[in-house]
Amino acid sequence: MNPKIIIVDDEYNARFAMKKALSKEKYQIEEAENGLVALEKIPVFHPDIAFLDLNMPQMDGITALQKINELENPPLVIVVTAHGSEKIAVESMKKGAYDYIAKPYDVEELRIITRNALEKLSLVRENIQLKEKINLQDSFGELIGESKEMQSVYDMIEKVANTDVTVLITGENGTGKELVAREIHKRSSRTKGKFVPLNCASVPENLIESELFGTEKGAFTDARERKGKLEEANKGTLFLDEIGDMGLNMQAKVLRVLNDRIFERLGGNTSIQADVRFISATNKDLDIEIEEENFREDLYYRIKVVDIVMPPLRERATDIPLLTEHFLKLFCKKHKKNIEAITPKGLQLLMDYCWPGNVRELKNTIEKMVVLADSTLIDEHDLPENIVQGNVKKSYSFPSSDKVLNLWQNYINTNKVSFKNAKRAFVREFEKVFIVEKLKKHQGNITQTANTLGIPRQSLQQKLRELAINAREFTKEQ
Ligand SMILES: Nc1ncnc2c1ncn2[C@@H]1O[C@H](COP(=O)(O)OP(=O)(O)OP(=O)(O)O)[C@@H](O)[C@H]1O
Repeated sequence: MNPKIIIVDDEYNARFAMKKALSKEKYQIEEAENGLVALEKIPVFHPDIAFLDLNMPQMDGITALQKINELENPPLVIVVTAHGSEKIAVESMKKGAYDYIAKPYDVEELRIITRNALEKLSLVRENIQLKEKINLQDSFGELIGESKEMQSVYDMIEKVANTDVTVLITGENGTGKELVAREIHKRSSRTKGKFVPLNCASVPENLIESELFGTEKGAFTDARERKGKLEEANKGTLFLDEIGDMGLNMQAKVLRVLNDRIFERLGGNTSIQADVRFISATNKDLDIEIEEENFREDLYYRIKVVDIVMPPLRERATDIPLLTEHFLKLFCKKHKKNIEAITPKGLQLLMDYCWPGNVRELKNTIEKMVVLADSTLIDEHDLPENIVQGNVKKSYSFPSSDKVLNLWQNYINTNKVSFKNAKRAFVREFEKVFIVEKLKKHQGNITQTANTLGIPRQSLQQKLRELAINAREFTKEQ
């Protein structure tokens, strides 16, 4: 809808001149010859901006200004003063006017002031909407997002929370896998028990067994009696993060617990019941890991009775305004700063960026901006260089066939790369070229591309994540 403006001035010529000056833009314009008429028209016309002459008979401008601001959803008021009466203008701004313009004014100045006011208004409205949405969102705990991709994640959380099925959460780093696991636990009947995370990638292979199963005194030199994560998670949830990085030896032991629901501490022979719900997460494609014999197929089916796929942030850019607003609020509070909003241009740049580190990267970026910001509004100049630069379109360049052949020869002729890794590198290169070509052909449409490739849509999405290909870059308008 075109923006609406009301011009409140007792002089016909003044109203006419202003209307004419603004006629180049597509505004809907209403007139009022005094404050009383304006107060009748505003609740019906719902203007975005009111230009209010301060010098009017019947009701003076300052009184009219106060009464307008008492209305429900008042417009932004820009007072119009005579030259030399800037003092009154400043006074009126203290009383709630948004800005002022002095007569006679320059037409361009009038247009700029109008445009700025409208931009400010849309920002304010957008923020109100976002705040309302954030309040509505409380039901999904710390998880923010209302895109259809996140809606289906919420849907899955609700469905699995009150069952004891094992859940596998897959997705790139920073997409919120752990938050989802915590939310499932919070909503389950095990909520009184503990949520115990174990990062299988960060605990060294030789320690993971004692971490998980605990130890009996003397199990190895200096070993004390100690409960492991499995016992800690009794009647609760055990979250096996980065399970794709777990060694094969350990996988066999975890499989046994999943099957038999019993385990022993290291160095012990008493069987302990495992009353634990298992949720696992990984950023790896376990199908490939199985193919490469790095992951047990039987374990895979045990841990993924239900799988939840976390969408990368670039595929749900519509959630970025809400996430940004949420993190701004969070970090303003933490760092005692007062930042009202981010400009539309700044927000657009955030929405256009590809976010390889997903929500974690966005969160860190916003914290940094909040700490460094000097004003109450964050704009594009406050954004880190890599985000502004990152929006320069990436082009996918693949090695020429000669180069590929050379690479191939090098791989074969040197003994540095194992057969397994060389095969993997080539399969990836092949997949990348093939998939990008098909995406280009279907202008980034994932469903059509998946059909052409003869694989399910979800598998293609997983592949795109893994190969760091952004399908949006191949849409028609690019
Ligand atoms: N939807 C979301 N709403 C709010 N915050 C989120 C969301 N997703 C992720 N975050 C935040 O981003 C950070 C990373 O989230 P989390 O650790 O859950 O991701 P992850 O996928 O488990 O990452 P990794 O694979 O690296 O362990 C956390 O600080 C989390 O609070």
